[in-house]
Order: sequence, then C-alpha cells, then structure tokens
Amino acid sequence: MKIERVILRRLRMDLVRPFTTSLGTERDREFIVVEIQNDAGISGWAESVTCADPYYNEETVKTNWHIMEEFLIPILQREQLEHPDDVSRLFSHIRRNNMAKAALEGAIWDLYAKENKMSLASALGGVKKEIEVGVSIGIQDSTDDLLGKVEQGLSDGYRRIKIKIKPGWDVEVVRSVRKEFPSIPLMVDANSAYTLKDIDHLARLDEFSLMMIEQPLAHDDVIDHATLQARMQTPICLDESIHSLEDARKAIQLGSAKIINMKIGRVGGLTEAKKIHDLCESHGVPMWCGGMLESGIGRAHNIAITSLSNFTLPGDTAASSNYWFADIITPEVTVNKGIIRVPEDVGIGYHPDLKKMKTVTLEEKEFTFDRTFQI
Ligand SMILES: O=C(O)CCC(=O)C1=CC=C[C@@H](O)[C@@H]1C(=O)O
Ligand SMILES: [Mg+2]
Repeated sequence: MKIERVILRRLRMDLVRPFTTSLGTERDREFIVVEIQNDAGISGWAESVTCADPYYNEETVKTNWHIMEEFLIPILQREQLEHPDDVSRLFSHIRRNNMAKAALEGAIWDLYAKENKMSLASALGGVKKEIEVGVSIGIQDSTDDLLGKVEQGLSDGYRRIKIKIKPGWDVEVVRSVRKEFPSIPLMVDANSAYTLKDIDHLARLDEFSLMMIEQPLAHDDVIDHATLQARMQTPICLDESIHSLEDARKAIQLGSAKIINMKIGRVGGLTEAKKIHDLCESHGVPMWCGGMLESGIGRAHNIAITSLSNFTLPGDTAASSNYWFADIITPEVTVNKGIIRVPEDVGIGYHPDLKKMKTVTLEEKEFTFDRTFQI
C-alpha cells in the first residue's frame, strides 16, 4: 500500500436530540474524520469516535489530533505497509490512545478494501448480508417521556431497546417499561455508575428478564464484575472495561461478563476487533456492536464489523436520522424493520459527502508523504 497523504478534518454536528447517560449530556458531537489517499488517488475513510470530553474514556478530540499528528502519522510516513494488520503492530509501542489509532487504521482498512475491489465487510471476513440493530435511549426527564421513546423505537422497528440507567433512575424505571412492554427485548446500560456496594440493589433487576446489564461497575474493572455476575442471573455485558484482546481474555477467564460489546475505537481498531471477535466466538461469548453517536462514516465501519459471524445480538447502529439532521455520507444509513443491509460496494460502501462535510468542518490539515526524501 502506498500512502500519499493523510487529511484530518475536525467537524462539529448538532444531534437531533440531546443524549443523556450517567456520564452527562451530549448535545452535539465534535469528531475527527480521517481521509487517507494512496498514489492512485483512492481515499480510505474513518472517524475518531472519541468525545470532546474525557468522560467515556480518557481520550478527547484534542488529544486524538495531537497523538495522530505528533506520533501516529509520522509512523505511517516512515513505514511501508503490506496489509492493514501491520498498523496495530506499528502503533503498539504507543500506549492506549486507542480511538486515535483506530481512526487511522480504519481509513487504511477502507483504502485496502477499495484497492482490492472488495467491501470492507468481506475484507474483514464478514459473512452476514444483513445485520439486526437496536436503539439506545438516553436518560429522560420523566418515565412518561421514556415510555414514549420506547414506543417510538419499537414502531421504528428496532430489534431491541437499550435504556440508560443510573442510581435513582433504575429499578422503578425498568419496572414501568416492563409493565408497559412485557416481552420486548430490553437491556440497560449503566456506564459504570455503580459499585459492589450496590450489589443487592442491582440484583433486583433480575426480575425483569433483561437481555443484559451493560457495564454496571467501574470502567477499569473485571474483578468486581465477576463477583456481581456470580450473584446475578441477568448476563453482564462489558463495554468500557474491554480495550484489548488481553482484557477480553481476562474477563472471559474470570467470568466477569457473558456478553461483550465491541466498539472498534475503544479496542484500537479493526485488527484487534477481529481478534476479540474470534476469541469470543471460540468461548461461546456472544457479541454486539456498540455505538459512539458516530457520523455515517463510523457507522459504516460498525456495519462492516457487525457482518462477522459472532455478532449475534442486535447492536446500537441505529439509522443516521436517529442522530443527525443530515448525515455526511450518501446514501444515509437506513434501517428497515430493524435490519441494515450490509453494503456490497467497495470499501465502506457509503460515499463521504465532501460538500456537506465542508459546512461542518472547523479545522483541516493535510500531511503529505514524500517518500523520495526518506532515508
Ligand atoms: O446510539 C449509539 O451510538 C450508542 C450511544 C451510547 O449508548 C453511547 C454513546 C457514547 C458513549 C456512551 O455513553 C455510550 C455507551 O455506553 O454505549
Ligand atoms: Mg455502553
């Protein structure tokens, strides 16, 4: 692969509605779109899914830009790539900063798939032609508002409903949803809002036949989650705690979770995501693809990884219109009866809309790779 230039664009887009979790409220989304061009002028695309604030994890848009500019792009300038799998190895001596790494690696994967005239899904070993998706509903002002949102999600056809919980907005809220919708596929996500002191309280969620409880305890924990899982019937799903294949191995070995949420950015890219997928599959641990309120570019990557065989549960990849007044890809991601068709076109299978992107771009920088000056 011959990379000629990397272009970073920092964008900001308003969300169609605020999204509240135990971590806070997002009203808009600032993010970096990465374009990597080869010597034939073909572009690969990806986005950094980090938030502007270091609340979900330690990264921010600013730290991602810094790490890419000062450390990761210079590595790509120096080294020759044979395959996208090389990228995670070349980045491995830089600790964490997984979302920055994943953004560059993802654009290289898209470029590789385009160079080889295949879809990103098939380049990754995907087998599914369509994927099932659910919707993630933030914390609302009232239970009635939440019931309305659940109703909307169901009538939009989503295959499962995820609701965010936090102390004071949990057992009784779930009871109300269950009373109104006794048999829908329902799950909750706590974004690390609890500790083991809450073990008895959390165990009360067992009475609602939830598909799972996502990340109830600390973002960096796999030990206490094992204690909680031993106490609860409801499967625990880990999100924030899984940054790597090693984390997944330890969580499975300890029995910290029965389900794993995959976010490509959180684990440092598609190569690591595939390894975690294979490990989970070999241990019979089902997976689904999480979301980070991505634009269509990140959403396209999520669709591609979800086409792998062990993504057996509906993910958080809702339609573009669930997030954006207008997305930056054509066509936008649409969901029909809770199903997204995996694109068969080359690469990510959606076209970044440069004109639309320009209207929401705050900053842009180009890095050219002049290999004739390399030593
Ligand atoms: O619809 C989506 O993209 C999923 C939204 C969502 O649940 C999340 C987005 C961003 C950070 C987290 O709060 C989070 C999650 O924990 O899965
Ligand atoms: Mg989560």
